[in-house]
Amino acid sequence: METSSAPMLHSNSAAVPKITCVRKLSESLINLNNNSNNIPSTYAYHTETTALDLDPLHNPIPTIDLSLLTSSNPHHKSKAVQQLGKACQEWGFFMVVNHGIPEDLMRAVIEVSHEFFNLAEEEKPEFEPQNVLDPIRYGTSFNTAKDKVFCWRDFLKLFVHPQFHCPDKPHAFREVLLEYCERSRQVVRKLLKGISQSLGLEECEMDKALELDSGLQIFVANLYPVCPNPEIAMGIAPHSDHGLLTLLIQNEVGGLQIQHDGEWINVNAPPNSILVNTADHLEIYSNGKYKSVVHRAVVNNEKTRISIAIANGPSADTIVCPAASKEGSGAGAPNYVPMKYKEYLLSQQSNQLNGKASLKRIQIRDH
Ligand SMILES: O=C(O)CCC(=O)C(=O)O
Ligand SMILES: [Fe+2]
Repeated sequence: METSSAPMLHSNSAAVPKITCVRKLSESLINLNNNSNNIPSTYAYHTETTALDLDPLHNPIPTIDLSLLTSSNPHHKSKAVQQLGKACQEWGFFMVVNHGIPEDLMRAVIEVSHEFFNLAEEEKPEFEPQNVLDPIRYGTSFNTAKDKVFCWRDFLKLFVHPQFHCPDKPHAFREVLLEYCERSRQVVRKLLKGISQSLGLEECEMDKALELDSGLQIFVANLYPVCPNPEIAMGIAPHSDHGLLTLLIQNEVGGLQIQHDGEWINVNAPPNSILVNTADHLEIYSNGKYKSVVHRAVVNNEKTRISIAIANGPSADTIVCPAASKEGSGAGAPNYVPMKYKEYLLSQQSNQLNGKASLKRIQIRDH
């Protein structure tokens, strides 16, 4: 049963399946409609995928109210800055409410991304092989040239700032994306100003040091189709993100897990909130004070999941080195080797996803 849309299944052959999108693979397995719908061995991920469910009534994951962070009341603002710093330091993860992005726009960006994935494969940009820094990249897993086990995921990655790139299909993609990316960038700039202050720096110090006016913003749409064997597959393997902050929204289906105090935790996002995780360049800039959070996405056998991650980083040509803090929190010897953001990105995207391996390569010492 080896066709382009139905790769060989692992039960009766050791042959390497042809790389195809997981969407097609999922469809072909479901259409088989018998008991042998096991996933190819290339997707068999041997790890414990269970995670803790937090009590939704006493959810300890920090919530940041963006309207307080930008309040003209200095007391409200400094309290929000303090909460933000604590969230970055203790969790590397928080939920943002009162962010000002219309719910309709969030829904529209998820819908239009779903439409993109549902286009016939011939209508999409070229699948393979591609340069990892191409501004429009449609692919599967993470990096099929390097992945030892494939992720149960198709993706579309677009560089959307400082230059905006978008496929010309579906029709509404460009307009919706432009608006969503612009609004997300405004949210991120506000958060980063607060984070700069929480590090004891001037509000605009990070903006200037990392040249955020021309900051690189990458839109990532993740499609996690229904998986017949979710307990042995992984949507996206454990990793930290490369930029400063990643904003994430999803359709109604959960799957994101974060690592906190050595445990995996299921993240259940309240409606209309935006999930934010700290990424490697915030760890570098804060000289290790705000560690990038390790996260992964699991899959399920009932519903397709879509997530939209917006990675926000320094400007591509900025050489990032730790900031010296007025309070001394970032002072002292730098713990990371200064490196151009673009080069870090290239190295992270060219390797396999492996926890914080990319950051470890430039880390001088543990602290
Ligand atoms: O889909 C998710 O929840 C996580 C996606 C993610 O980690 C990423 O795109 O970097
Ligand atoms: Fe991520």
